[in-house]
Amino acid sequence: RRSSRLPLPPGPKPRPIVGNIFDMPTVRPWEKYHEWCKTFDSDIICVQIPMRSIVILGSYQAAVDLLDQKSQIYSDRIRFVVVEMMSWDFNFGSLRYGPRWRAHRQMLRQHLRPPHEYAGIQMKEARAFLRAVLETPRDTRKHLSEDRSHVATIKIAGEGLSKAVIPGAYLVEFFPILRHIPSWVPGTTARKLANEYAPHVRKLRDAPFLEVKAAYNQGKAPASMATDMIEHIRNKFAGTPQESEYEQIAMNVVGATYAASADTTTSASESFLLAMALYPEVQKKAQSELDRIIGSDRLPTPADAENIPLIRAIAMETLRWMPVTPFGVPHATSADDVYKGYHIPKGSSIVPNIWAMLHNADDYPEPDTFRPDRFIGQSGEIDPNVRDPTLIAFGFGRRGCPGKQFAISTLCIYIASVLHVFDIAAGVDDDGKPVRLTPEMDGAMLANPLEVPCGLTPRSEAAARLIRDA
Ligand code: HEM
Repeated sequence: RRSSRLPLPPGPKPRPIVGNIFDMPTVRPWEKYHEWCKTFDSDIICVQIPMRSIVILGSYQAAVDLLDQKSQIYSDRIRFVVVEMMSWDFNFGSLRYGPRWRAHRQMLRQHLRPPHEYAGIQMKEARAFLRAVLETPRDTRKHLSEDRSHVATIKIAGEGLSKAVIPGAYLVEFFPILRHIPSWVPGTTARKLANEYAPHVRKLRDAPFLEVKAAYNQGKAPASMATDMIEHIRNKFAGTPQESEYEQIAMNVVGATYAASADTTTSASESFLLAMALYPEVQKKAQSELDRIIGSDRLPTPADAENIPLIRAIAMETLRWMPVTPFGVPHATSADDVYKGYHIPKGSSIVPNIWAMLHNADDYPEPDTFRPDRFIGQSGEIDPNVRDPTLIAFGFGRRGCPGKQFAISTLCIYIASVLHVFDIAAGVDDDGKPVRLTPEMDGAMLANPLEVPCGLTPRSEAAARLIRDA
C-alpha cells in the first residue's frame, strides 16, 4: 500500500491554505508540543504549514526509531532561502544532507581531537572564570561568555538566524526566485533582513580562521583544530586546485564550530549556577565530596572531575533539567515513510521534543526537581539503568552533535572548579535588590535561564588563595 494513502499523524485541525500556522506556539513551543501529544494521545504529532508538514516526536522511542534507526532518510534539513541569503549556510549544521554537508562533517571529525587533548585548555578557562568571578561576582553572567573575542558578532548573527527560520514569515520561501529582487523594491522584507545581517554572519564565518591563519604564517599560532587543518591542507593539496576548496571548507567548519559551541556551553553553565542556588543541599553534598577526594590545598583537575561520579551526575542533571536545545535542531525527511501506520511525507520537518523526553516522569521521576542522585546507583557509580540524558540532549542519528564529548568534559571541569571554591547563592543586583531566581527558561531554539545567580562567595580564605594562585 502506498504510504500517501495512509493518514498523517494526528494533530490540531489545519485550516484551508494557512494550515496550522496560527496554532504554532512562539513562546516555549516545547510545552505546546507536549500538550498536543497528550491531547491526541500520541507520541507523534503532525501540524501543517503552507507547503510542509511538521512532525513532532514526543518520546525517546520515536526519536530512536526514526532519527537513529532510519537515519538514511531522516538526516536532511529544511532549506531556508533567507538563511542562505544571510550566508548562514556556511554553517554545515544547516546544510541539506549530501556531499557538501558530508565534506564539512568529515573535516571536523578528522581534526577535532579526542576530549582529553583539550583538558588542559578547559581547565585553564575554568580557572580564569574563577578569578574573574572572585573579582566581580556581580558580573558572573558576563564572565561566562566574555573570554571570546567574537561574542558580539555571534550575538548579532544568531539574532539574524532566529529571524530567518520563522516558518511562513517570508514569501521568498515559497517563491525562491524573489531572492533576486533588489531591496529597494517595496515589500522585500527578506532581502532587507539579509542585507542587514549578512556582513555579521560572514565575519563570524571568516574571522576566527583567518586570525589563526595569519598567526600560523608568522609561526605564532598555538596548536589547535584550525592549525591542524591548515597543516593538513598544505601538506596534501599545496599548489593544487583543491587547496582553496578545502581551505574554504576548513574556514566554514572553524566558524561553525565556534558558533555551535559558544552559546550552547554558556547556556548549560548558566543553568548549573541556577540549579546550585535553588538547591543548596545538592551544592553542600558535592562540596563535601570534593573536599573528601581533593582536599583543600589544590584545585580540581580534569581527571578528578571525570572520576567523581557526583560531578558527572550534576552535569547530566543540568543538561536534563534545563535542556539547552529544548526541541533540538529539526531534521527533515528525504523520502516518504510510514511509522505506526501513519504517512510521513518526504520533505517534512521532524522536530524531536527533547524537553519532553528529558522531563518524562517514567524515566525521571519528579522531572522538574533538580536531583543528580537519580543517576547514582547503589555502588556509588553512575547507574547504567537510568537513561543517560546525554543520549537525548545532543540530538540524534547522523546529525547528532559532534561536540558532545567536548561539551561534557568542559562542563565537568567547570562544575568541579566552581563548587570546590565558591558557595553559590542568588546574590543582589546592581540596585542592591536580591536577584529573584525562577526555574523558568527563556528562548526558543536555544534556551537559557531567565536569571543567573551572582552571589558567588569563596568558601574560605584558603579557597580564595587557591583561586588567586592558580
Ligand atoms: C552543551 C553543549 C551542547 C549541546 C546541548 C549541543 C546540542 C546539539 C544538538 C541538539 C544538535 C543537533 C543534533 C541533531 O540534529 O539531531 C547539535 C548539532 C551540532 N553541534 Fe552541538 N551541542 C553542544 C555543544 C557543541 C560543541 C562544543 C560543538 C563543537 C565542538 C558543537 C558542534 C555542533 C555542530 C557542528 C552541529 C551540527 C551537526 C550537523 O548538522 O551535522 N556543539 N548540537
